[in-house]
Amino acid sequence: MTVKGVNYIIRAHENEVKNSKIRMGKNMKSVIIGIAGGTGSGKSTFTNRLRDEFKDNVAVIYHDNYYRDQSDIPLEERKKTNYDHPDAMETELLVQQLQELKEGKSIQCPVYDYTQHNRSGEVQTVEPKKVILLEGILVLADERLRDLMDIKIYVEADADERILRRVIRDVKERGRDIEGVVEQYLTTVKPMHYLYVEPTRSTADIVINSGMNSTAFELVKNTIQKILDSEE
Ligand SMILES: Nc1ncnc2c1ncn2[C@@H]1O[C@H](COP(=O)(O)OP(=O)(O)O)[C@@H](O)[C@H]1O
Ligand SMILES: O=c1ccn([C@@H]2O[C@H](COP(=O)(O)O)[C@@H](O)[C@H]2O)c(=O)[nH]1
Repeated sequence: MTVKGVNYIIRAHENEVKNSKIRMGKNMKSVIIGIAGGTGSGKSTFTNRLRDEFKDNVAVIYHDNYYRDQSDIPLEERKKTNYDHPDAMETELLVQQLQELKEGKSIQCPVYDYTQHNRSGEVQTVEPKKVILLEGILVLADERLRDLMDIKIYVEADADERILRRVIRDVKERGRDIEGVVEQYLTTVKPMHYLYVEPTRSTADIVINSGMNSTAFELVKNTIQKILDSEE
């Protein structure tokens, strides 16, 4: 099963007791940082670098985990779903859970299985933290999510580089074949990108060229450190 963030959550859970200092205090305000960008742009790479840097001091939420449950649809049909349209996501649940995190409550986040095109049935506990990273292709496309964010980031990369990376990743990690990736890219991923993802670039506070951009990483890292160090 390929699951974004699950290792992090397990580690976060194990360290929870040890790290009581990093729990959110009752009156502490949490800062939500949205990290958007097209498929293969390097969003997860950038997000996971921050997660590795700050470990349990930040909560990380992947919008992909909120793809709708499709247990009532056979796998062959699930393969045909348009996963790049905002309606494919249960964003209403994400909005509700982000509000709960902001109120200092822990949440039970769904866990998605890309190989099955479906929720895995598992959930992961996410504890409230002062900084919440929210990653996904469409996180800037939803006004409710944008309104909850304090900092909006868009990771950019050329379309040819993105699709090349996606082919390799989807074959290696998400149980796909090359023909399937190309077919999906041309029929849904590419048109939805230009309809729903790319237009959100203009809503971002910061546009980053590549998820491996060290200068951008240092700037965002320093900003997060300041937030974590502040008394508020
Ligand atoms: N700047 C880069 N140069 C080369 N490979 C990259 C770069 N950024 C990301 N990758 C690789 O491309 C793949 C997709 O990156 P990922 O961060 O998962 O993209 P996204 O989350 O935006 O879909 C991963 O295998 C990652 O290691
Ligand atoms: O069941 C699924 C769910 C999603 N996808 C594709 O995933 C990408 C989003 O993930 P990235 O890590 O940002 O690439 C999206 O483009 C969907 O097409 C899928 O193929 N199957």
